[in-house]
Amino acid sequence: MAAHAVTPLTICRLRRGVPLHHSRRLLAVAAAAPEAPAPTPAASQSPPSPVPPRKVYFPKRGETVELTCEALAFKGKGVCKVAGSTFVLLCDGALPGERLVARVSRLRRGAFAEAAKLRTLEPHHDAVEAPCPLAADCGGCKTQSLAYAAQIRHKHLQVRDLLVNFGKFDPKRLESSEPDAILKPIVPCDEILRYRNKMEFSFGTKRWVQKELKDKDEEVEVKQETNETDGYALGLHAPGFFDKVLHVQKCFLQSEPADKVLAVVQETWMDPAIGLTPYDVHKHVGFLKHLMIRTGRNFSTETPEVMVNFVTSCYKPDLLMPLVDKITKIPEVVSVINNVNSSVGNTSVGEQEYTLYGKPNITEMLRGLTFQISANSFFQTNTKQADVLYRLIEDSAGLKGDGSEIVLDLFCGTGTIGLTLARRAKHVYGYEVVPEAIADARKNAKLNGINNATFVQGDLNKINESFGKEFPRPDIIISDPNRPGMHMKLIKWLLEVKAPRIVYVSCNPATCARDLDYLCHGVEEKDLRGCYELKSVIPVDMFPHTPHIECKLSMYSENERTRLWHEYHDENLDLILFIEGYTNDFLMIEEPLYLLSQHREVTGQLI
Ligand SMILES: C[S@@+](CC[C@H](N)C(=O)[O-])C[C@H]1O[C@@H](n2cnc3c(N)ncnc32)[C@H](O)[C@@H]1O
Repeated sequence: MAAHAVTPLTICRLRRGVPLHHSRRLLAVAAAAPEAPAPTPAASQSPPSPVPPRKVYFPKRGETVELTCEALAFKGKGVCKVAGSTFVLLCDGALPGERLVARVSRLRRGAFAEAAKLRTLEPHHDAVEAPCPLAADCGGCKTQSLAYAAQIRHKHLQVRDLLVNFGKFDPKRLESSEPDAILKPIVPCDEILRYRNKMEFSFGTKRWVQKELKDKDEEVEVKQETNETDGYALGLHAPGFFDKVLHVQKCFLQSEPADKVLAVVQETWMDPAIGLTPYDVHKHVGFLKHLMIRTGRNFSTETPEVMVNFVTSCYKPDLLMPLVDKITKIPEVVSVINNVNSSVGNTSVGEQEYTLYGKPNITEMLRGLTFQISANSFFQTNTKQADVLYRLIEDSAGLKGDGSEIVLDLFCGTGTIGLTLARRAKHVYGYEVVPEAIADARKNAKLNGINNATFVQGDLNKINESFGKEFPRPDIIISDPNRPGMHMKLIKWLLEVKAPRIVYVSCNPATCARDLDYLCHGVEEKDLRGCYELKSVIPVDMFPHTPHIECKLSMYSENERTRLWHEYHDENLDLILFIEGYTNDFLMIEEPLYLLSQHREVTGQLI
């Protein structure tokens, strides 16, 4: 058959682009190209163009400008432009469709600029009233005043743009209307408030309040800068400040019982009779550093259970007792922990951990398994949506279920993904750098009676030639790195091992698009050839009202793609010949794949 001449390999080769050098790629992160220089006199004598000339504009630092926001970029900053110009100014707090006045705060190598929003002239499209009165000032929920449908539309667009500009994937292939289009619709979150199972608040010596200032130029009230006032605070860090804390009485992202805990702590901790002091990050004096509240579910009753973790600069449990007495009256509180962190650093992980009340752990359930959560162990922050994400991962892993396949779970954390797959695999090998997470993963395996999983502590940025010798060749690799994505050493190993399937879970679509480019198109400057084909990308909204975007991607190695094609072709030859005769056209490689996806949809069978 003529179509046989077109193999998945050739299709993949045809699509391959020339990778940009890494540093050029990074320069392009959030910026549009600077505008062309002003036309020379010779150029202005050329025949008039039907397209109106673009205004040449380069901003000056400190200048006040009128902007229109067109889209959302990395970290939720608005992509803004001056009317008639293409120069990009990134502006925190600007939302698509909004017209605003902003002050240019920073020029970035002449390629783009950053601007601080002063005031809105015309509100953005899809405006809604933010449920939280602090939304405009708190760095946590940047997009609460944007309708949820618009939030996810912009996240989807951001993923698309990064895949095209960084990943160098063909936009037509990404977005085709065929069922095998690579980029699938974003999966929204059903619960857009109270979805977080963990919040960390900070104690501070200076309460941060927004200050309404006069814009001297235009004599109107603007929110321009912020100011410190005396007064202790417990809440979230003001955006961009490690030493200023926005006082928070309730937070719509955490569970109701967690909000009850926050309210009780707020009522109590500043009482001078108790003698508690917040830690001063400049003078390095004071006692209370952070308040972490985690919500799980009891594995037998499935009712909420709450862990409260006080991070303090030294161990003085008596000082905490008035707080402990009050919060333990809340029925959901089953664990109170004290992490002691005497270092000047401001992290919440203590050198010592003490249980002041109840159990040292709480539990949570995911995909039918029970997980133990300690004060500092990593656990997916949105449990319900993690369940949705893990189901998608299971679908993509496509385990046959006959217990014959090897799964490698890279960046496994406490082993949650690997353990949910272990039930259908021969063996799961998990790799993770944090020793405590590995200890939790082993405990979690035991707790769920899983004994075909091995968890190994190791730094995946520092792998050497021996990596891969301690486990059999994997059939499925899961990779779930944190924001920086995968190190080149790991990319190189993945290109050598040519695993049949990779499921990449990413919390940063920019580094993810870069890694996909390497894996699918190769790394020219390192003379590495790409050997995977991107099959699907599903953005999953795990964090409504925030700029964070999670994606689940699946890739096939070229060999696997060819094997699947032949397997499907052989099994469905009758159907293929029938359709070929019917359409009177020979089938290109895409058609059998289209049939394959249809077949999968009809039968639900994973091939
Ligand atoms: C996004 S989390 C994923 C955790 C886990 N897959 C899950 O779903 O719960 C990324 C994990 O990678 C780990 N990690 C970060 N850098 C690493 C490195 N260089 N080597 C190994 N693990 C690393 C982190 O400690 C963290 O547990």
